[in-house]
Amino acid sequence: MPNIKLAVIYYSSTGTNYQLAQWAEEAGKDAGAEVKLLKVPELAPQAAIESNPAWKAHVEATQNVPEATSDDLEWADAIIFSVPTRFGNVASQMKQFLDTQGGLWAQGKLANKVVSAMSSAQNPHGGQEATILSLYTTMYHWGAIVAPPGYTDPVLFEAGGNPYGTSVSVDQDGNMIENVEGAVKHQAKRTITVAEWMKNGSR
Ligand SMILES: Cc1cc2nc3c(=O)[nH]c(=O)nc-3n(C[C@H](O)[C@H](O)[C@H](O)COP(=O)(O)O)c2cc1C
Repeated sequence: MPNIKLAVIYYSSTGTNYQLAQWAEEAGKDAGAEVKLLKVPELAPQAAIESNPAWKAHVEATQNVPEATSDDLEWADAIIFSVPTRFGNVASQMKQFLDTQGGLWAQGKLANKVVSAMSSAQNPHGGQEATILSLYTTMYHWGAIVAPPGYTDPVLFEAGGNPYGTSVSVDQDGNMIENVEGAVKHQAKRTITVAEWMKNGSR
């Protein structure tokens, strides 16, 4: 069984997607993968960050998390993205990261990566599905293999039942409303399994 290299790449202002990413990291390691947990670079002005105590605290708490680079994408067999919904779409910090991968794309180095995505929003129907699907559009252009959770495990039904990727809503204080830990872990394990199929199958 080849050792799968998993990059869990997230953006988070107030910690929700960091937590989702950490659960994916944990499940990836439990499944025997080599895992990197990486954040995309922050783009917001310092003044905006400082105007929100939760955002400022999160930036400080995660200052030692390494930033994702093109080399990490090239390294990875599988990639799990986690990103908050911004007006029903991918947060610009993640979009900027994706949009700076033209060099790798042109060399064909993003093709056949096994990918899966997660999201959060304030409202239960605040755009999580649209955000995940929007991110997957970029994946199709990469020639990546999208590995959605679908309804491949009963845990999905306990976590809001989003077949595109685990998603969660947060209350005014930033606490997650649904319990999605099991769904995240299932999604991470499944992503690694599909990556193993890809790696074995291409030998
Ligand atoms: C500019 C902006 C736009 C947002 N748009 C939406 C939205 O369309 N729907 C929604 O339910 N929540 C929206 N939110 C709330 C975020 O999705 C929520 O704070 C985020 O998912 C929390 O994730 P994080 O803790 O990882 O940053 C928005 C927040 C910001 C700052």
